[in-house]
Amino acid sequence: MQWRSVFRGHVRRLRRHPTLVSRIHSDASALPVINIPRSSIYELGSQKPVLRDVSWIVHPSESWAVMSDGAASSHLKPALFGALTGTHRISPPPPASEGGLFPFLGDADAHRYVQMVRFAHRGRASGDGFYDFTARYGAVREEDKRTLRETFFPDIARPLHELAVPSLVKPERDVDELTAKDAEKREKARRKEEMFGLLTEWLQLGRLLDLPMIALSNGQTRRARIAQALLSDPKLLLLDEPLTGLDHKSRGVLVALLQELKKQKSSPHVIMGLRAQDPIPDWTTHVALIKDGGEVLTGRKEDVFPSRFTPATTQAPASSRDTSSTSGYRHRQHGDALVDMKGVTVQYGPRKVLSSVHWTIRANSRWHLIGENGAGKTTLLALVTGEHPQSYTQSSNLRLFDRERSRWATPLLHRQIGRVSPELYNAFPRRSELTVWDAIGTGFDGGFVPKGKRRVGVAHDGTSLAPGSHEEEWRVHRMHEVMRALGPRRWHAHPDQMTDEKFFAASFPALSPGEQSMVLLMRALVGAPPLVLLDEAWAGMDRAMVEAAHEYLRDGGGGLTEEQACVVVSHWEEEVPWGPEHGVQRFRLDGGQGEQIFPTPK
Ligand SMILES: Nc1ncnc2c1ncn2[C@@H]1O[C@H](COP(=O)(O)OP(=O)(O)OP(=O)(O)O)[C@@H](O)[C@H]1O
Repeated sequence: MQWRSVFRGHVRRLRRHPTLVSRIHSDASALPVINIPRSSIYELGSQKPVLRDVSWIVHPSESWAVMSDGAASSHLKPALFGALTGTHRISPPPPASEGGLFPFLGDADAHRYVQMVRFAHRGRASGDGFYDFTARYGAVREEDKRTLRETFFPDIARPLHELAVPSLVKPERDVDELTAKDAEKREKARRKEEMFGLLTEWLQLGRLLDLPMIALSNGQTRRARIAQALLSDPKLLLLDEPLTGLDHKSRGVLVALLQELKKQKSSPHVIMGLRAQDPIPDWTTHVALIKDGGEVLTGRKEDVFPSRFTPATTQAPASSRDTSSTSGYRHRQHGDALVDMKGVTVQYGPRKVLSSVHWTIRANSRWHLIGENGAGKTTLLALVTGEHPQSYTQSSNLRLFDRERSRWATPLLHRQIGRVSPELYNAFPRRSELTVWDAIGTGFDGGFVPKGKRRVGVAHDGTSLAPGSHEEEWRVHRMHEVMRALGPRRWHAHPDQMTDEKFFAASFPALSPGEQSMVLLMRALVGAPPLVLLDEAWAGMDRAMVEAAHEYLRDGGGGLTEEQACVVVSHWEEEVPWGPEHGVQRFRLDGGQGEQIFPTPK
């Protein structure tokens, strides 16, 4: 595998590093990392347990993953992590006589040494209103100028200022003590710098350090957060879904890095949260599997998943579908060009992110857009949605729905495009009164504010829809149609309790991340727009949700029609709804260049 050679050198360097090896805590404490002998877990202030009779003891030599089994149980994974981070109550509490919840910490402060980093969504939005996620494409505003280095690593790579000149009036013993403390501090800073160097090299952050944070791609930001978390020197690091949004190579590098740290018995002890459909790294020894209903199975992975651990399924992520093969390829009859790029370029100063890209997206085409983190996929799609200011300067090279880009008012363009992206997920308003119906209904206008008496938007010219008009009835019909295909009856653990009507009335911000993703997918599809752009649409979704979405997006699933084109961006082959048998095509961005790599059938 290609990434193996990337990190082989890093592994050698890590092993050669005496300072890093020396910072590694000895295995002297064979005390458990986590000790929950048998307790239930509650939301704070609630008397009803979320998780029942949890027995979870983690020993230092083990590597654990936390997974949820079904649709509703994705709600429950945060509860298990919450028990460790103090957002949930454990009752009865782990006995103090056994060292409490984290026996290996002894008297050390759990708030300081137990850290949680979630990756399912970036959560950049502040407050409950909409924030402008397109800011990163334009001139960077003063408040967004903070670089990655300033934001995440402010105290590293700064000169060490402390002077080793003790005061002459100090008694000798104090001087010795001061010097020893000083030396310790310097040694700590030096080790942190070394670790910083290794992590930035390993996670390929070096050339990003002085870019504004806002300019980083999703995957780049996630890699930076992992480095930041490791550098903050926790003793127990909880990484929830760290592989989501990382490209294939970065996933391999991260899994190898964590394995290497584990082998070195280096701090911190890492526990990963994985989605049910994620591959389990080879070196994971144990799994806490959360079942619908709140039961938690804990044990060796082979015991928890007896059928899953055949040799073939323990391998690193592999494509379930061989898209390089043309056998069984279906030739789709494509329609008119909806998007026609003839040499589009995007440049920030001297830095060319896209360099003369040619790509035509026709009606009835199904695309998988690929490229490493930072390759320019989001940027390319922002040209298509008109959100990238450089889409204007590229207007003569960029025809959208048969007009030059500059001849489209951006809000009108948005009515032609249904889309989902991590940026949109984070930016979507989350006022408590916003219902699921409201959120989906904004899809007809492509906006973010519910409009119209029946909350299914307004007419194309901005006027209200005539009550009972064909258009209004069609929109209401579509609301129910997408809900039938993609709503709770398809993925909820208790569909009898969560009916479509109940779900429509639910508060959007109160939903789990996976449910919110599902609602935003419905929003993208409800208006049956000619072009559908699904950028990492499945983040946070359970297997049942992903399956329902895939079925809908395939021919015959009742979702996409021959008039529509759809582009999926995902780093996971398994997440693409179509295989060659459905006539999927691939477009790859690499080094600013675009190429169609799936063979066009003769
Ligand atoms: N204002 C800017 N100045 C310099 N570089 C920028 C700026 N904005 C974006 N970039 C760079 O453009 C590149 C493309 O980013 P983009 O978000 O399109 O990548 P991506 O392919 O979607 O990545 P990912 O898979 O991680 O989501 C990145 O390397 C990013 O750092």
